[in-house]
Amino acid sequence: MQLIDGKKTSQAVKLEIAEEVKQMISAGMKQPHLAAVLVGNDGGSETYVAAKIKSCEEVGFASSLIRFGNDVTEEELLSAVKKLNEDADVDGFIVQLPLPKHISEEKVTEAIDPKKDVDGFHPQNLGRMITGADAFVSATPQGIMELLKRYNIETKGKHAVIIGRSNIVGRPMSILLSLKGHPGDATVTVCHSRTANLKEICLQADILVAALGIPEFLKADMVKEGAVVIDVGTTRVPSTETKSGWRLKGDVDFLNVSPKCSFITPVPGGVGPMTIVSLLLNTLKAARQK
Ligand SMILES: Nc1nc2c(c(=O)[nH]1)N[C@@H](CN(C=O)c1ccc(C(=O)N[C@@H](CCC(=O)O)C(=O)O)cc1)CN2
Repeated sequence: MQLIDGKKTSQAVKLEIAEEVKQMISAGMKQPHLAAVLVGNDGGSETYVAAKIKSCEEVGFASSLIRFGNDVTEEELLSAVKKLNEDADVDGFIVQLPLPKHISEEKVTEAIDPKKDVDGFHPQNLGRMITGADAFVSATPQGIMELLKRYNIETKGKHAVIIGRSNIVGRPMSILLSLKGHPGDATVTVCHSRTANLKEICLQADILVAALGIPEFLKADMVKEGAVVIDVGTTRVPSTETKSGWRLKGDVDFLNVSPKCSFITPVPGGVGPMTIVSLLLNTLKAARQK
């Protein structure tokens, strides 16, 4: 079994980005600028946005953070999005999800200028990605594709099973793996909460992507010997063993599944760090396109 080290890979990608930024600046271009909108004080969202801002500093990007309380109205948030769309200094921006229940994530996502949508969540980017056209691809699926590429994992002709059909991970992941090229050319099955015979389908998978958000859902008896397992889950579960009172759990029962795998991503240190570098790559692309 080989561990897919997302932390190490993300460091390598960050060095590549930092080098590109230096070249852009010496060619007279301005620093790429990523803005993040954070609503409320959800612990996970705070952590992820802080990590995004810190990563911007590491690679030489400018960054800005726009914060709102949980009581922000949809109108106020849409107006902030409009301002960012019009701000010539901002190359790309994200609105951290999830948003409070009284705000429509769909409306907010659709209000973002697709050219600045470095999360790749806008329907225009999703649509372009489906056709294989140039688009901003959402960060987590893009990060997984980068891991498959850098670890030389064969996907052509393989059966990939994705558990989860979210717009930000499961669905785009299924498209990317089925597109022509490497990594791609896979035969893909998307499973979800209504799938019958889930275990039997998982047992046929050469590549298994668990992205359903249920800690340790994927058990050893659902995994074929030699499969590649990608764990997208990052659920905070209560723990008496940590100072914070919680620990991170993936969607895979890592202890029992890993001995059966050819490759597996850990949690933490697998897909998560690649999500952040993919966002940086999209921001670099947005800055270049401008
Ligand atoms: N606007 C967005 N919102 C959300 C996205 C997104 O891509 N754009 N994805 C997730 C959260 N997310 C990024 O925002 C994210 C999740 C996990 C990690 C990560 O690095 N995880 C680490 C562990 C970090 C920890 O200790 O908690 C790991 O897995 O090693 C980064 C980003 C939902 N919202």
